[in-house]
Amino acid sequence: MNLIELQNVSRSFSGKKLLNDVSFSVEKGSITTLEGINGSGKTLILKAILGLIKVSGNITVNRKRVLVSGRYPVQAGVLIEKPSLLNEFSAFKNLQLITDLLESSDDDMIKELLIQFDLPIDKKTKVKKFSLGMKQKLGIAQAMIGGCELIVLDEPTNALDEESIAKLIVTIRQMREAGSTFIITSHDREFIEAIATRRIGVRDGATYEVA
Ligand SMILES: Nc1ncnc2c1ncn2[C@@H]1O[C@H](COP(=O)(O)OP(=O)(O)OP(=O)(O)O)[C@@H](O)[C@H]1O
Repeated sequence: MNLIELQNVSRSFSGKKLLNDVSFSVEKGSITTLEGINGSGKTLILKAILGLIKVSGNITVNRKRVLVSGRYPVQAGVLIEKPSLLNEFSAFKNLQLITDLLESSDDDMIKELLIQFDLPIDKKTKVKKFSLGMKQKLGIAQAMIGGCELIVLDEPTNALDEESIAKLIVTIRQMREAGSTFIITSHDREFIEAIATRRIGVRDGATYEVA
């Protein structure tokens, strides 16, 4: 069963086709990866799927049409470009703000995820003291904490060391087992090969299947 369907999705800017007739579907419970060179259109596809930009064509999530002005059809955990963190708060508090919003407050789950990503679990260390990689891991944790039906990660391995990438792979697999569907962009071939259940290539705003 498909969670997401894109049909003939296009977007132009100043006469240039940034997305060119993109059609593919994302199966429920899959880990779909998007790969391609800088500027090929990977992030725009994620933004289109999330209803963050206007496109022509049709996008449905859970069989409901995605509209920029509408309510998003499912709960989604998202990391696109840079993580949005509150620097004056701890990692714990940053995650708690999200679970409160999702009405799924579970402090044990927050602790578990922080431990899994080797991040401080205390409520005193402020995020402003974190390294780049620690901030990136907290951004990923923000997208994952609610165990949402859809989890979208844009270049999650950026700034991560090998050990952190290995832990990320384990966490993604666990969450997939628990029912989440993932769409992930990455330049990291080893990472893609380790996690993808389906690989989609992006070139000049168009998509193709990667064998
Ligand atoms: N808001 C915008 N207005 C105009 N052009 C845009 C906008 N956002 C992105 N683009 C252009 O669309 C193209 C695709 O951008 P996108 O961010 O999707 O690339 P990407 O594949 O994610 O690249 P990277 O690997 O560098 O993250 C690029 O040529 C970019 O300059």
